[in-house]
Amino acid sequence: LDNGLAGTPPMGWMAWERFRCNTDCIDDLQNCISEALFRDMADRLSEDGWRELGYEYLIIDDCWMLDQRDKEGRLQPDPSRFPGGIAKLARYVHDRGLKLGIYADMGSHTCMGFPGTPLHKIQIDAQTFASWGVDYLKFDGCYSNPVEQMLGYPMMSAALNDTGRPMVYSCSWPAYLGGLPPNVNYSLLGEICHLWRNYDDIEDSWDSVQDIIQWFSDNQDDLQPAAGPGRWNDPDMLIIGNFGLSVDQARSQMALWAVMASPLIMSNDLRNLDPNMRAILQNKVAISINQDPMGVQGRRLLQKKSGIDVYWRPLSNSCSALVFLSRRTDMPYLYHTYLSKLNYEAGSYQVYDVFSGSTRTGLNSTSKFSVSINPSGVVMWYVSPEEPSSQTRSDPAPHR
Ligand SMILES: OC[C@@H]1[C@H](O)[C@H](O)[C@@H](O)CN1C(=S)Nc1ccc(F)cc1
Repeated sequence: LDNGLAGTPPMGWMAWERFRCNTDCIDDLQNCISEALFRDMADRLSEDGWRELGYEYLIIDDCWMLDQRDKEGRLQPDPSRFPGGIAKLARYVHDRGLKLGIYADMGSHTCMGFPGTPLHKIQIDAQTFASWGVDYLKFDGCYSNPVEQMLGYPMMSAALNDTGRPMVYSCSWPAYLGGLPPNVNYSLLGEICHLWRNYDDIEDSWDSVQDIIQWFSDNQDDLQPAAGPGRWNDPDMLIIGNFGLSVDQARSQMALWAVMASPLIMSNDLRNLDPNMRAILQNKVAISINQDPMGVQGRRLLQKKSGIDVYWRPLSNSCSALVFLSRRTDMPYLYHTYLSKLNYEAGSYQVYDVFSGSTRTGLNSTSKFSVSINPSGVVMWYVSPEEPSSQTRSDPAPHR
């Protein structure tokens, strides 16, 4: 959606994967969906360097609402869990240089059974969110049918625009239609939404991350061309820092989300983050690859029988990102190749290893190299040509 927002993939934090629909603020005050939780995360984002790295959207997910609309027919937060109301929380967030996101559902109810936004409530809900100072809407698709969705998602886009408040619009629509053409029209999506969920919900496991990577790669011919500034595929939240991933697997999610130009929306407890996991999420080169201004989504180049997959993303200034991913589960694998085998133009290159921080200069496109990749891990390179670059390009022609 070209309204000046989300020129690069949105970055931030979202409650759902880590905190789910925990509404028990009596016995679990630290982890229940409440204004206190979001104030805590706003404090962490603004005090621990996250905002400066680009993590700016703090996004409320399902389960924030009271189970009834108010007497004017407006959605309202649960008053025991959000006693100050959403507008006050938005001010708290804005005062810390951050932006606030909220969740609603195109349908009779949200996925967890709270009040939904049926077609005749789209206008009033958009106005309510704008009046609260909300900057981002995640619009889910539970409890609606394809016809209502076909009407509702464009209607909400227009309603948000009519408020006059710029808001990022995240659509779950394609995920409810199987994510692929002909049921999904990606050029229409690109006109009405800034980002969209294409596939199943992420869970806190390497299996889930691998399944998502597999689906996005197997379907890249349909998905990759759909992405660009203001229009992003959304493979779901970063689960780095929770319980299901090793450090290698966490690097793999960060590397693949960087190459796929995915939103970098964490769902974890920023109040209690393992330093190795924080280092991965705050890796400046991985973030800059993800946020490259050209906004060209990367692709899987190769799938080796050895279980090594190679991904490539064109970047500004004739640079590129290369990711070697090991789907093996047994042991580190020594992968031998050379850049012209990966479709690089003849010449010499500088290579920066994103997670080790080491640099290698003068790598000629015909000189063999080996990389050792840990099981379910990655090696990620930022590659820059050493001689002055020619035109930047992102087609299948040889890369720079
Ligand atoms: O309730 C909200 C929750 C999160 O927002 C996810 O990101 C959305 O994709 C939807 N969602 C959930 S749990 N959806 C859902 C997941 C599985 C299921 F059997 C029925 C509904």
